[in-house]
Amino acid sequence: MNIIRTVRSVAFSSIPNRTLSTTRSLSTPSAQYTAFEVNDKTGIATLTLNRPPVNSLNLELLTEMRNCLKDAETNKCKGLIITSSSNSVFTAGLDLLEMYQPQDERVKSFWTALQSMWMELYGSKIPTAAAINGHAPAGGCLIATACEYRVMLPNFTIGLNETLIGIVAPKWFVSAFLNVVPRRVAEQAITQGKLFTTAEAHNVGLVDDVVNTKEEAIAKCEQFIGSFKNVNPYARALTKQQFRIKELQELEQQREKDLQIFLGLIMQPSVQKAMGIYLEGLKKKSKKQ
Ligand SMILES: CC/C=C\C/C=C\C/C=C\CCC/C=C/C(=O)SCCNC(=O)CCNC(=O)[C@H](O)C(C)(C)COP(=O)(O)OP(=O)(O)OC[C@H]1O[C@@H](n2cnc3c(N)ncnc32)[C@H](O)[C@@H]1OP(=O)(O)O
Repeated sequence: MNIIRTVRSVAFSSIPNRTLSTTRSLSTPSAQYTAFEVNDKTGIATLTLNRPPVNSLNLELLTEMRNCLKDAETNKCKGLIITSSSNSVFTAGLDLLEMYQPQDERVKSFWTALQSMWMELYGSKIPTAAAINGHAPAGGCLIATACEYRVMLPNFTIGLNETLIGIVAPKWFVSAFLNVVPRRVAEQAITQGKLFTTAEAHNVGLVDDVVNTKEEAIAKCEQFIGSFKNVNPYARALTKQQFRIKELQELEQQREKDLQIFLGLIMQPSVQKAMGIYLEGLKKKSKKQ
């Protein structure tokens, strides 16, 4: 069996120490917002998002995620699980502060990093699974739908709510959503900006399973990844690619255009205004709690 040695991690207090003695995690100074561990026994990698309070996806987190995804694949991990160190938020999606009154160069790097991370995850050769242990709006849902399997804890929400913020879910956000949800359900939900409760998400197939604890969620993901143990990894990867190549090629060929559309949209004064109001609302709500 492959024993994986190259791992990235950060030591942070919000994640309880794993009792699993076979889990290897090394500290690297560059990992600020993620922990990346590989179980030497199963060969399964776990990428834990850790950017309190809500794991909003900024340039640095997206870059770290991509590096972890690459490491998992380069080291031929048996599979990859994505989860969160928070008890209530998987990820709150894209960091709105990256898009609100942005700096020119940074916002370009930010969107490019999102494209790269998504292509790495969506096109990953190894089995991927999301243990959704909290809310997963917008970009959170994007990460979940890029994985091959999703398990969620009860009483949280997931969906593409962009229209409610006055922005548009890009085509590649929508196409990944369409892989798991029937077209009519998807069109209605995304135009409404609907956030599904866990139970609703399970009902429409947006998540595959619902369990009560994070440990159970991780175990379910491991089970999913384990289901490929008798399958040739090369044959599996090429077969997966057949299902996903179209979206990947489309984005790869249109990266610059996609970036320009993104910039053109978010820089519109009406969009900036809507985002400002939305952020203000979030801050007011947060202060009340
Ligand atoms: C024709 C056009 C074609 C193509 C289109 C091309 C381009 C389109 C252009 C743009 C596309 C952009 C796509 C965008 C995707 C996104 O992901 S946008 C982000 C969407 N996310 C949300 O709406 C979630 C917002 N957050 C929440 O609902 C809640 O925070 C929560 C349910 C996730 C968690 O709730 P709580 O635990 O109660 O936490 P608080 O709400 O109190 O938040 C704490 C703290 O965090 C700040 N915050 C929350 N979310 C974000 C965020 N996404 N970004 C930045 N900051 C966030 C919140 O303001 C609080 O801050 P403080 O008050 O503590 O400072």
